[in-house]
Amino acid sequence: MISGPILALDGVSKSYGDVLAIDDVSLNIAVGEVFALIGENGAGKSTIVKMMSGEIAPSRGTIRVLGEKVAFSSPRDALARGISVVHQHYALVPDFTVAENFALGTAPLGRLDRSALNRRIRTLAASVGVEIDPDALVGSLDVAGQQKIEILKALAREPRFLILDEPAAVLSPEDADRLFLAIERIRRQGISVVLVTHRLADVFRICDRVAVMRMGRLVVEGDVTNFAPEDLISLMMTGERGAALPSQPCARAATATAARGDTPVLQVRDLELHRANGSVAVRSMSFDLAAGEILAVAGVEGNGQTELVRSIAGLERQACGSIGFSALEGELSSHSPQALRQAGLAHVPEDRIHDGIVLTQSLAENLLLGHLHHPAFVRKGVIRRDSVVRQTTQVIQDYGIRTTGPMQPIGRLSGGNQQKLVLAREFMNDPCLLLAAHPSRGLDIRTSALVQGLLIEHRDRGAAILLVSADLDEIWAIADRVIVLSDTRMHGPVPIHETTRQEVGAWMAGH
Ligand SMILES: Nc1ncnc2c1ncn2[C@@H]1O[C@H](COP(=O)(O)OP(=O)(O)OP(=O)(O)O)[C@@H](O)[C@H]1O
Repeated sequence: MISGPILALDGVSKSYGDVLAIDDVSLNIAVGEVFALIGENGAGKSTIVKMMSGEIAPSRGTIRVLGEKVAFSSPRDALARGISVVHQHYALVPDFTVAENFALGTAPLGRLDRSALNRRIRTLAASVGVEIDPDALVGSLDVAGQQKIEILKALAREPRFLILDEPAAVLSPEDADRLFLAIERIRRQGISVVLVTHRLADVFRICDRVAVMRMGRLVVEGDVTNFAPEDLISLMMTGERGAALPSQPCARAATATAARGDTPVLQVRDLELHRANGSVAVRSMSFDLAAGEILAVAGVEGNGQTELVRSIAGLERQACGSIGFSALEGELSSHSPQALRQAGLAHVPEDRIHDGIVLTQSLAENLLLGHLHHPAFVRKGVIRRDSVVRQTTQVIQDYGIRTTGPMQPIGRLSGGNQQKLVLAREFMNDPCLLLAAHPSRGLDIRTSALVQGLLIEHRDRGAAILLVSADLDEIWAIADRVIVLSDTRMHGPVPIHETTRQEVGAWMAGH
């Protein structure tokens, strides 16, 4: 029987040059508990996780596993002590089967004993109450299926301690329910779980204890039952319980003023979209998007949302059908992405790291991306550095970006703070067509509200907005109509007030 914490941080700090990312944090995590780590963007959650999992070393302080002081020099060291992580970005090979992916990194080198491997996967899956087909191709699985493989891979390493980094953010409500049942079973096996999340509902639903981080410091740690949701919001935002909080924009109230146009800004007809591996993602999709409306595309990720947005952004070509953009003559795919941008299309991409930013460049340079034709920034082919820096400083202030300044490389910012800069850049210049793929994913509550308020504002000044989101709360808060992509089919479009979350949830689940 183990007494005392399985993992303890003792006065741990982490500096990056002059930036003190973590400041003297002490935490104890007990055996078999589910522990929530929460805080606003840039609060230090990922840095704590990276220290627990051996990715980085603390600058000061001690980490103990089962009372013994450890100094991890790599994730392999942490793994040897029973610490496993499931990251937000999965490292799976789409052309391999589930079993082959599972074998990568978990099976000994040499010939694969496929039937033994399949048995092992099924046994592990059954132990946490999930189903999985070991022979399925990973490329054919949706995001929930891929997450299952990552969790099973982590469990195959027989951890004592499992860290899940925002696991529910990408899931449909039904898949999130299944994930929470699996976590409950993992806990019953005596494994401790750390859950990093921005979703307070998940904290109250599944976690025993919670730690609130703010600006690199631990604000409070305690039993979840000691807190109400408003306490945690207040602690995350101000560091105090019961503080008067800034009021959130009331998204729906603005609907009545929406300047809805008659001619569609975007006209999609009989569209067929293929995935990178050639399989059909969506068959025969048609819809119009008017000025002054937000059309939400709901659905479990991997059902064609990525291909839809990339086709409209001019980044890939549809297999069949047509897309018309009212700002330009002819078929949209006959224009370059630059021409589309200049005509008023903006794009908040789903994959920020690949399509949204250049990690090694500064915030100012990243803000400039896509605005190189703008007279405020470039005159006679010369970049007006002062003006770019001034605008970036304003954006940092408006969006509350946690950074050392406009010249800091964006790769040094937390994920949520990088996303804020992308949003600011895409909202600049008042686009007439805005493609927003998961705009508030990874953002804290305050910034999600800010982003939703901005989407409403742009809709009300007449922008046409295509909002891809797996978050039904967000869709119900701001969208006018919704379509669901599931199993190569499109359901809707239907006005939000003519449907229910149950109906949309059922479509998402493929019913
Ligand atoms: N490599 C780095 N160099 C400099 N500063 C860094 C680096 N990595 C993180 N930081 C800083 O450390 C602080 C904490 O970042 P961290 O990623 O831990 O926040 P987070 O709570 O996980 O945020 P989010 O919710 O946005 O993911 C931020 O201010 C960030 O800018």
